[in-house]
Amino acid sequence: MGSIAGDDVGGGKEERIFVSVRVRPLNERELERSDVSDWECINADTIIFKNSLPERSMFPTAYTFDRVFGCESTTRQVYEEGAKEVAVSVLSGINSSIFAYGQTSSGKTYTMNGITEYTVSDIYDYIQKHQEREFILKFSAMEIYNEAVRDLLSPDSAPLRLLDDPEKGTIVEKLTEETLRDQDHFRELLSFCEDQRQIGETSLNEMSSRSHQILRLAIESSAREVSGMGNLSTLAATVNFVDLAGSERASQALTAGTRLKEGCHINRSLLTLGTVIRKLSKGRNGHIPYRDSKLTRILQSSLGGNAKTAIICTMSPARTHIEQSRNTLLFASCAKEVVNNAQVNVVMSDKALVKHLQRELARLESELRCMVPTSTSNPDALKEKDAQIKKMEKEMKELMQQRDLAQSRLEDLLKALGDDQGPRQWEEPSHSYIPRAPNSCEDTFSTSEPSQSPDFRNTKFDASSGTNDCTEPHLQPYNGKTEEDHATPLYQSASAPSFMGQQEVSEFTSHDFEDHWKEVQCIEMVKPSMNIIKDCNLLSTEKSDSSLSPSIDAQEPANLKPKPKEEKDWTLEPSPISLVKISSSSRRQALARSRSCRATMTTRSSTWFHEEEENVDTPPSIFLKDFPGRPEATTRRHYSINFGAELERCSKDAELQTHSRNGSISQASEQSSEQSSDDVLKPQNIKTCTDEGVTNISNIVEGMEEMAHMQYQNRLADGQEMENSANYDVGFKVTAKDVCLEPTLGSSPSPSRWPLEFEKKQREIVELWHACNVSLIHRSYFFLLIKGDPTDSFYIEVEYRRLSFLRSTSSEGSLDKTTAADDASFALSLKNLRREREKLCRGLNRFSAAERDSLYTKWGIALGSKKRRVQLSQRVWTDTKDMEHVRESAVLVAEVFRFLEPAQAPREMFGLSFTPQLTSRRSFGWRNGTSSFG
Ligand SMILES: Nc1ncnc2c1ncn2[C@@H]1O[C@H](COP(=O)(O)OP(=O)(O)OP(=O)(O)O)[C@@H](O)[C@H]1O
Repeated sequence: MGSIAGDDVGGGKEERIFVSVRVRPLNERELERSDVSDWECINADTIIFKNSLPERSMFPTAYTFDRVFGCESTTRQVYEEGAKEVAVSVLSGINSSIFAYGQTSSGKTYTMNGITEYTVSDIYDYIQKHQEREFILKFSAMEIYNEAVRDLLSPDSAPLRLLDDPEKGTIVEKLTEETLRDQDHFRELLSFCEDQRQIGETSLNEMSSRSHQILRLAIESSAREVSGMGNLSTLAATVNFVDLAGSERASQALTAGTRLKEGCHINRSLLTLGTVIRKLSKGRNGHIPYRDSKLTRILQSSLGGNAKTAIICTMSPARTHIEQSRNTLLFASCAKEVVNNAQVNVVMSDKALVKHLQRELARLESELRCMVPTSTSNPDALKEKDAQIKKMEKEMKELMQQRDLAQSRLEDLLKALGDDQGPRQWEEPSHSYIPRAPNSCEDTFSTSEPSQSPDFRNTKFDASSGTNDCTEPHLQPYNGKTEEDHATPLYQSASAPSFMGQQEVSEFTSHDFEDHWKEVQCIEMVKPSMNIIKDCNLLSTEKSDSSLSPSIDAQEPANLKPKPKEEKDWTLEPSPISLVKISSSSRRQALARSRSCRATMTTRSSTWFHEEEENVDTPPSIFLKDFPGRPEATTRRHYSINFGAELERCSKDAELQTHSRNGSISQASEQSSEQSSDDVLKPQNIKTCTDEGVTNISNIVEGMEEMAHMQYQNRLADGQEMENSANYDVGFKVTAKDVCLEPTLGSSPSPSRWPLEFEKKQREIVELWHACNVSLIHRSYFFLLIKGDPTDSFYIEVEYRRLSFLRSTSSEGSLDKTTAADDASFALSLKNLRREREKLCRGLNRFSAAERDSLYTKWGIALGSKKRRVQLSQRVWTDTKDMEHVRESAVLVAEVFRFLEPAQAPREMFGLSFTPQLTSRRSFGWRNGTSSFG
């Protein structure tokens, strides 16, 4: 205490109410009745009760406060040490209040008058010393008498209302507020207030103040000149000088009548004040009853709120007032525990706000002027940023496309998952996945070239000497007619052999289809069907070296005339028989070879794409244009690929799985174990399998191999390889590029673009499948297996090129009309496709009636219509635009023909090895790694 706050704006911190006690001297009345003083201020902050009467021993004798003033202390001293710091904080924008609390005639008014005068005097001194700031002082005065608020600056004694303001708190409505001109003006007003205050005589005080008086001085200060942001603010605060009415009990004041009523009201406000102080002394927990009295309501901010507060408790030292003095000290003890949180009140006036906004606007305009030259002074930087923006926009667009694609796929997967888990369990394969190695049956397709293997074809039919007793449910599902089958006599006939050449096609009738199919079945039954499993397994597990050793020729049909080694090696590639072995090998060695192949493809893929940019001619065009000596049969084989053979193989699979479910698998195993590899490779087995035709996968591999070979021949023709022929003797690694299998994408698809490329290529492949009458099984298998993994790019590219080649050659043939064989081959593929749909129709019998009904509904086939199975079989794989239709078709075909789980199938089945070994200039074979076919 003792110094006026400077320019530094303080506040915002918690501090306790400053409590001091002032003991007045004994007055004349007290001296007249020989009253004694029992209180003594032993130091600046402690007051003790000197009397040691036994009945007073239970009370404390010492009280400590922030400051105690004895009877010798002057009001100036009380002000300086007990009120000044709080009072003048109003100059710093901090609200403050000075209370005088005590019983009547204890000296409250005497003390508060002095405090008020000194404060105002100091305030004006401060103003005088700080001419740089502009101060506005406004004075108001009120009293609370009988719980009514009166304006002491107004002669009208009408009570004033209290209002709640959201910003200012409780305000007194219509309270007069005088702006002080100077200190004399203040004194005049103060004098006026004294005249207005309710005064009455009590037994203790002839001039007793019968009300609570509040003198309020509001001070606003702001800098006279705007020199900075800090000076734009206006500090606004008020200081209250509160002279409370006497705190004594009415009875003790010996009052009656009017005085008694006053006492009740006075005590009400004082009682509330005591309650508020007591509650606040224990913390701000719970409800603080400010609103219980006008006094506490008006002075709420000074009691535990945004204000500094000092309470001067006055007391008489007389022994006769011991009770009131103790009560005063108890009140003071509670008050000193109350914590306020005074803050600096900064108000921005409209004028100051306008100035501030103008200044801020000028600053922003200045920054803008600085920024514009900076951004335009460096066009290169702008261009660079534009390029970055475009690049990022492009990347963002790609990412969004990928996101959309992924989302679409996710929806498809979810839909498929939902389908699988729902009542449509018919979509799920009813058998577990049995890894099935390619069997010899699949290898016979390529032997169907009549011009190349007439003997073999004859051998095949010679073997059809068995009976047709050996029916198998899946192969001959037409055991009983259903309503759906009334008009399907065609389905009773079996498939036409897929190995037929063009001449046979022209002669083949539907009856022949059935007959030949039965022949095939009988051939199979000559050796129990389990032998086929054994054949397949043995073939699949055989080492390629042994299976492809030259001795295999000895196991081929006897009518396949052995050839000289050199001749045999040469014919390994172009002759149908040789291709059978190659194809078989390519599948049998799927894992071993494909891994190496895959690794090669994977690591070289980008290189291929890159090199493709430099290679203008795509492989097919090069091949067609430059390859001079391609055998016609080989050419024909390209576009007469018999995909229908897969149907037979799958039918066999179904048969095998049926046996497996019937427990026959153990028998098969036993028989298999009893079989030697020689048995497996007996001619009749090969014949039987030859009847089955080659798989689509083998076709793929075969096609690629042919392309590779022809590319090689092309090089030979160009003499490019002649000089390096010696290298071929030791093994020549033909890369994908060597066989012109670079993707035709034109450029290496970036990982980010691959999903889009895949989808585009997939759609094109679907179109090509349709245009080329590709087997439904092949389509389904490929579609379900190749799902867009980046490593699938090779398979996608191979398939696309193969199909493109097929379509282009077919188109050429039809346009030139040079060969009737072209038309016949096309007709054959169409017929095979039709036969495949017939098989599919019969295969639908594997479903229960309810499942079929569900299928019909799903495929939009009226349940009441006829030939529903026919309708369904004719409907699948017909819409090449709707990928959902394509997917559903693939799933249905896979289910009917009981594919192995595509997801678990090795993708390498669509791969091939580009490892030919040229044993001589005239012959070369394909090898997997170090395994030679030659
Ligand atoms: N410290 C003091 N020194 C000398 N005289 C004092 C002192 N305090 C009070 N007095 C005298 O005591 C008398 C009563 O004082 P005062 O009116 O201030 O008491 P009060 O507490 O305001 O009483 P009430 O509540 O009845 O108004 C006055 O005549 C005053 O001059």
